[in-house]
Amino acid sequence: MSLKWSKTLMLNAFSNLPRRSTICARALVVPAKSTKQLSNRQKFNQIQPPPSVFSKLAKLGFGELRRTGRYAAIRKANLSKSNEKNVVEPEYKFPLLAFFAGAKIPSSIPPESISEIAFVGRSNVGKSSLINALAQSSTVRTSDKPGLTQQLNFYSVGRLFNIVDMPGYGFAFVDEEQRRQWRELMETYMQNRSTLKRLYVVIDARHGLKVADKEFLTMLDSSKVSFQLVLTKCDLVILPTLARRYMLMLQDLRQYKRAQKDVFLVSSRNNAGINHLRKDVLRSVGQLRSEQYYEDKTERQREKEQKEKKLMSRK
Ligand SMILES: Nc1nc2c(ncn2[C@@H]2O[C@H](COP(=O)(O)OP(=O)(O)OP(=O)(O)O)[C@@H](O)[C@H]2O)c(=O)[nH]1
Ligand SMILES: [Mg+2]
Repeated sequence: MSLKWSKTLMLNAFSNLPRRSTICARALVVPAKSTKQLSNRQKFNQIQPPPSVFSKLAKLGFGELRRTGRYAAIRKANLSKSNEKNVVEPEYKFPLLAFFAGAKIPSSIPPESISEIAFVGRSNVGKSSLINALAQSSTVRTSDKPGLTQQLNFYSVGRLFNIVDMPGYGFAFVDEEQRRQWRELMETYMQNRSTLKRLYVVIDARHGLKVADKEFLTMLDSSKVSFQLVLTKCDLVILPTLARRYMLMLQDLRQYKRAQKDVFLVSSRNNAGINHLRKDVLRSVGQLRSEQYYEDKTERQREKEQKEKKLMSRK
């Protein structure tokens, strides 16, 4: 298909946007007839994310669509003023992160104690950076070379709960024996840890689900381990591509029984979406108070600020 033709298709697609659309994976499916001879990239470019997806991305802090006529309908629908970044950050702040154990073999995994969450994903996808972003720390070591984290690293979060950083899967850079050992270590941990409250599978937003990811998710499904997908490095993807990637992930998720139904979108670089994920972590480990608490508190804070302003203006 020529570039010109695909552009025309997109134009038509956006001008016919539904008025009120939900984030539904089915919305992305282009009729079978038209997709017959299309490459994967062409199919991807034909995905038509509804305005609600762009609105969600804007709220998370990934920016808004450029002011061109093509996206007029989407901008019009994107009326929401609220922004995820406006949520009172200190409420969800994690206590200090401290490393307390590392396990290279199953027998050195520390005994179960308080609730835990764990991060897993392909090598170099950004697991360790994500933990640092969540905890606003630089405790966890990161690298631009794959394969830095080579054991299960246990971090205590103010003794409220633990975070576990795992080695990457895919393991193209290590030998077969090492690969087998890491797989055994990770599977033993994930399948037997009763204190593991949430397993976050981290995916690079530039690539989406790769073969190694699909194999890993299938293994989780057959081992009856629930998981939550997180798309990271979202700052490296332009907005329309990110919206399409999100839609495609929602569709892919439908084949896994143990997957949580939504996907988190984050960037450890600019912190977009991090607060949203922080809330999910706190909720999973039973450390998040009711929504009411935060709403009331925000309201009280606003009133206090207004009173202070009034007092200042009188002076
Ligand atoms: N732009 C951008 N870069 C990121 C982001 N997250 C991580 N990176 C970079 O990606 C590289 C890998 O990050 P790590 O956090 O070490 O990745 P990892 O998944 O822990 O890697 P292994 O421990 O080797 O499995 C580093 O150079 C990070 O700076 C992100 O959200 N945006
Ligand atoms: Mg790492």
